[in-house]
Parts: sequence; structure tokens; C-alpha cells
Amino acid sequence: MADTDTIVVIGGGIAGVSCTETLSTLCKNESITLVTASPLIKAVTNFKQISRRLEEFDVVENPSSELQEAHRNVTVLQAKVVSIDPLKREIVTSTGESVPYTKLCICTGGSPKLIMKDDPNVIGIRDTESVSQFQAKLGGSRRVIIVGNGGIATELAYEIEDCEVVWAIKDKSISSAFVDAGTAQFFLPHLSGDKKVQEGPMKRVKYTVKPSPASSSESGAKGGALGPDWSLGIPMNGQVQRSRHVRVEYECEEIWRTKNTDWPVYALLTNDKLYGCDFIVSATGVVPNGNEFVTQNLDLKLAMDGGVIVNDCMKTNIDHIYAAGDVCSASWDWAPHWLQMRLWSQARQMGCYAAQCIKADLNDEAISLDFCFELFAHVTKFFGYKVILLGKFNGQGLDDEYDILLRMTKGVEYIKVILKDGRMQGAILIGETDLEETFENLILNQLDLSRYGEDLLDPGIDIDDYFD
Ligand SMILES: Cc1cc2nc3c(=O)[nH]c(=O)nc-3n(C[C@H](O)[C@H](O)[C@H](O)COP(=O)(O)OP(=O)(O)OC[C@H]3O[C@@H](n4cnc5c(N)ncnc54)[C@H](O)[C@@H]3O)c2cc1C
Ligand SMILES: NC(=O)c1ccc[n+]([C@@H]2O[C@H](COP(=O)([O-])OP(=O)(O)OC[C@H]3O[C@@H](n4cnc5c(N)ncnc54)[C@H](O)[C@@H]3O)[C@@H](O)[C@H]2O)c1
Repeated sequence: MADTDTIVVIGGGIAGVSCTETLSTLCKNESITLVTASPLIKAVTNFKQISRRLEEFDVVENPSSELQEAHRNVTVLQAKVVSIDPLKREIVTSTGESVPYTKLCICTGGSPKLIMKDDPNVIGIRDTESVSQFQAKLGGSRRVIIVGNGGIATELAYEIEDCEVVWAIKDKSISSAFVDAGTAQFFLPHLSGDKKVQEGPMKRVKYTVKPSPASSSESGAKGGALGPDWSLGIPMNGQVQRSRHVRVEYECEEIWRTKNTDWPVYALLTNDKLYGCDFIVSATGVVPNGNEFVTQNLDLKLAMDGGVIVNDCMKTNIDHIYAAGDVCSASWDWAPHWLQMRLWSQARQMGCYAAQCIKADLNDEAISLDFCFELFAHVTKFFGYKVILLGKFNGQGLDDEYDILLRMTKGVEYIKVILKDGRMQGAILIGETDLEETFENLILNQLDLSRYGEDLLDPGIDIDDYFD
């Protein structure tokens, strides 16, 4: 049970845990209570900075006792929060327990935005439980349809084996939530045939689930979102031995489904094609759990995407209440080369920064926006390749008034640079290019690169020598 001077954090995902750990270090004399619906909580381990902005780390799911043991001023309460009373400054859990707070940080994540809720033939993937459900269904399947064109769909299209895959996308090219049509071309050969054999170690974050006696979450609440490398070590095999092949249906949506004796479900696409399949994966994005606590009492302002609006101090519109991670919408004036994407790295950064803001607030100190929000930087892996996205990597917000430099070696690497008025605005680096550090600097320092022209990507020139 929390005492009266407690900072409360809601949510045991990466945002909530990062916030709690940072608070514990910064505010040694305060007590901190993490209230989470899930029995397991996330932890970042082996954190390494692979460049100034790109982070490498492993992620584990631990029993909450480990957090309490490591941080003496932290108490973890496994409970679902059902309401927040900003006047009494307390939260109430589903078991009726109330916990007072001095400061509160909402880190309740998001929920999969499914094309059809409550249809057993349509599943989404968010947490460990939903992956188990997916694996079990896939094991007995001959054909699945993937709907959606973002991170999850891209990973599944690569990972699923021994099962026919139909990938139905609204766009003209695959993986459009991350890359443009030109870059997607580089990945197309990997939709069929053997998977890429990894050469050497990958600079990439890793996800591990530690076995724990605890298994069910409170009141059916979902666990934290899966993250980096969630699919590694998770066999994704169907029931028919066959070589990998993904059939992509472009520019269509799934509009209607029915049952039949041959297949558990038939899906009609807007291009008039009808596919029978065993089940449909809806990998169609995330809705922030922003409105979960909105009541007459708690008029939390939400953005158009459903996220809780936060300012550059991670504060919501309600006094003493902060938000971080997938649940929030960053509503400050973004730096020219930053954008919000609901990603693991941003959830961690926002959680840590929210803690710094809370500490500053408690001590009446000023705080300025953390430098991690100066440049968008994401490292991931698609189709077996390391993928690094920097700055305005797709020319976002540049109104098509930019130049593109490209370098591509089929099956090895793909480099795309976005330039405006000769200055680098963003880049996509696929493969082991080792250009991330130099490009980060070039985006941040806005050096005029006009005189280098295409030499900028000439493989015969050691670009580091130019700029370091
Ligand atoms: C399949 C998958 C793969 C992904 N892969 C990547 C990747 O490769 N790279 C990457 O950067 N990002 C990836 N992401 C995104 C990343 O996982 C999320 O952006 C990040 O984990 C969000 O963290 P969070 O703490 O904000 O929210 P969450 O992880 O969703 O955590 C929310 C927490 O709040 C708790 N909660 C919710 N409501 C309540 C309540 N009322 N009371 C108490 N507790 C509550 C939940 O139980 C949970 O513990 C992936 C996501 C998925 C689903
Ligand atoms: N490697 C990575 O970095 C990685 C991997 C997996 C997931 N994630 C993150 O996890 C979260 C969830 O992943 P996700 O793939 O579900 O979301 P996403 O936001 O990456 O992609 C959602 C996709 O679904 C499409 N879509 C939306 N509604 C649709 C509809 N009705 N019909 C057809 N298509 C529709 C969108 O156009 C978009 O292409 C995201 O925040 C994502 O960034 C990241």
C-alpha cells in the first residue's frame, strides 16, 4: 500500500518501467508506486549507445519483484486502474483500492486497432499472450491472410513458414508505414524462397521473455507490447511443408468475410478477389489507450489519433498528471528532424524524460527538452537486414521539395539520402553500411553538402574522412 507522498506510475510496459527506474534514481527520498495490470513487467538490459542517437539494448520481461528488489523506494502493485480523481489526487483500482499521488504518470500504452473486433477468425498481435494464440492457430493452418502494411505485417510476411501467406495491403508498395516504394523494391525478392542467412552479429536490440510463475494478467488486461526481436526464437510454422511464398494483393482492403465448409473463413478484398483461409491477422496499427480514464471529472485532452496530449514537459492538460510512451501524443513543436512513431525506443526515452520532468517540477527547476527529441533515429530489422531510419527518412513534411541520392547493391545494401537545398534531412540505411554516425551528424549540423554531389554516396570514397 502506498503512503501519502507517492509518485504513481500506471503501466508496466517500457515507458512505465523506464519512468519508474529513473524516478527511483532521481528522487531517492520519494516513494514511487508502479501500478500495472500485467504480472510481468518490461526491463531494458545491456543498454548500449551505438551512435549518439541510436540505442542498442536487450529487453526482458521480469516478475515485478525484481524491480522492487533493485529499487528500494519502488512498490509494484498488480492491479488495473479504473479511474483517476484529479481533485482528490488518487487513482482507484478494479479491486476498489485507492492510491493517492503527488504526481502521476500515465503509461498505459495502446491496443491493436483490429479490422474486426470479437471475430475469432481475426487476431491481432500485441503481447506475449496474443503471440501464443497466433502460434497455436498457425500450427494448424494452410493459409493465412495478413491485413496491414506496417511493422508487424512486414515481420510476419518474412517469418511465417510452411503456410501460404496472402498479404493484403492498401498501398502500392509493401512496408509503407516505414519505407517508400523505391526502398520496398529492395525487399521484394525476400518475399519468397529461403530466408536470409545472417552474416555476423547484428547491431540490433533483442527481446527475451523470462519464465515466471505468474501468467495471467489482472481483469483480462493486456500485457506490455512486444518489441524488438519479438519474433526471434518463436517458430511460426503452419501445417503444410512448402517453400516460403508470400502473395501480395496491392491497393485493396478486406471488406467482407464469411464461413464455408472448405475454409474456416473467406475474405473478400476490394479488388474482387475472394480468398479462403484459416484465419486473418489484423496488423493494422495501434490505438493509444488515451480515453481509458477520461470522465467528467478527468477531462484529459486527446489528440486526433486518440493519444493523451502532452507538452514538452510530458505534462497533460491536468495538473500533476504526465503521460509517456504509446499512450501519449507529443504535441509540442517538434524539432525539424524528429517525428513521433509508436516505437520501443521512443517509449523508453519518453518514460525517462517524464521522470526528469517530474523531478524538476517537484524541485521547482526549469527543464529543457531532452536531446533525444532532436533527431528521429530507429534501428530495426526487416527481411533479415539491419534497417536504420534517420530524420525525415521519407521526406515527411518536405512537400516533395527535396532531392534523393541512392546507392544500391542488390541483396547487400540500400542507402537513400534526402537532401533539401543541399542539406541532409533524412536517410534510410539498409545493410551493414556503417554510415549512421556520420549521417546523424550531417542531419544535425545541416552542413551544405552541395559541392560533394553524388560523391556523398560513392563507395570508393571514405566519407568519414570528409566530415570527421
Ligand atoms: C508485435 C510488436 C512488435 C513490435 N516491434 C517493435 C520493434 O521491433 N521496435 C520498436 O521500436 N517497437 C516495436 N514495437 C512497438 C513497441 O513495442 C511499443 O511502442 C512499446 O512497447 C510501447 O511501450 P509502452 O510502455 O508505451 O506501452 P505498453 O508496452 O503497451 O505497456 C502498457 C502497460 O500498461 C498496462 N496497463 C494498461 N492499462 C492499464 C490500466 N488501466 N491499469 C494498469 N495498467 C494498465 C499494460 O498492462 C502494460 O503493462 C512492437 C510492438 C508490437 C505489438
Ligand atoms: N520493427 C519495428 O520497428 C516494429 C515492428 C512491429 C511493430 N512495430 C510498432 O508496433 C506498432 C504496431 O504495429 P502495426 O504493424 O500494427 O502498426 P503500423 O502502424 O506499423 O502499421 C499499420 C498499417 O496498417 C494499415 N492499416 C490501417 N488500417 C487498415 C485497414 N483497415 N485495412 C488495411 N490496412 C490498414 C496502415 O496503413 C499501416 O500500413 C506500431 O507502432 C509499429 O510501429 C514496430
